[in-house]
Amino acid sequence: MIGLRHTAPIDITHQAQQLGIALWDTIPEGATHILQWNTDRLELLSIHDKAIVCVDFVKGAAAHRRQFGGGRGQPVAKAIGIKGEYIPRILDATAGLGGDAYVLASLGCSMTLIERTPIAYLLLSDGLKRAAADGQTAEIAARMTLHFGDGRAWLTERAQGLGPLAAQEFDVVYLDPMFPEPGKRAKSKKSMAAFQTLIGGDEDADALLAPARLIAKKRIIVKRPRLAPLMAGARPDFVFDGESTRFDGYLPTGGIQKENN
Ligand SMILES: C[S@@+](CC[C@H](N)C(=O)[O-])C[C@H]1O[C@@H](n2cnc3c(N)ncnc32)[C@H](O)[C@@H]1O
Repeated sequence: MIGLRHTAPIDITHQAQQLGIALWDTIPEGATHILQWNTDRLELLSIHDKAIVCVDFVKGAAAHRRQFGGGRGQPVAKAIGIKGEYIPRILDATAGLGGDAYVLASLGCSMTLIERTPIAYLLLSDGLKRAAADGQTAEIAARMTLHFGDGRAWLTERAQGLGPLAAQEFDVVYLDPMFPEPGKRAKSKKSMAAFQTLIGGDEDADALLAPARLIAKKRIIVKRPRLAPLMAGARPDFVFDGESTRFDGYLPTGGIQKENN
């Protein structure tokens, strides 16, 4: 059971209410997680092990990665196919806490993000607001647009030329759903493991691939734990292997443009 502590700023409280998140003055019995405002940020506290998750693109790991992260040489950038003047427009249909999207936006990609879990959406939108207000990260945050919704529905509508993304073109669709079996997920910190448990496995993830292949102009990239089975059992057209992660690449079936990156 999860709720927002009633001390958060009014805009966040309002957003949380619209997303159906409970508002708590006192923490009820049986609560497992609390969303709470801490000085200048929204964070998720796991009551059981006190692990905290928040999205911070300005300091800490994100700042380090911005400075020393390996630029276009890092596996996610290679998989996406950033090369020379070509900087793709990307639809990330499983945004999560926006880590991958931020890396790609910091390499110049324009990122449209969709997240369906209210908690992840709230944490990410709070992180993006702080990034937009900081001189070091404002330009990167300006390349990231977050929407609340179901990626499959948005992709399907877009494939029919309908919905909120009807007027947008995407070179790449990026998919990184939560892998259902915890034992096979990539290793993560205690705080992230608590977050993953809260979100659960995305059992319906296979359904994202077909509509993604209809709308991407160049490629679809699916991030998986290295030994995980293929999404929807579909054999990729190319693969980038990392240490614990694999990026499976698929070509579009929309028949609009051929792969050339
Ligand atoms: C493994 S996380 C993504 C992590 C992200 N790539 C990052 O770097 O932070 C998977 C996220 O995808 C979201 N998700 C899964 N299926 C989705 C769907 N059909 N529509 C929108 N979001 C979805 C889950 O709620 C979860 O937050």
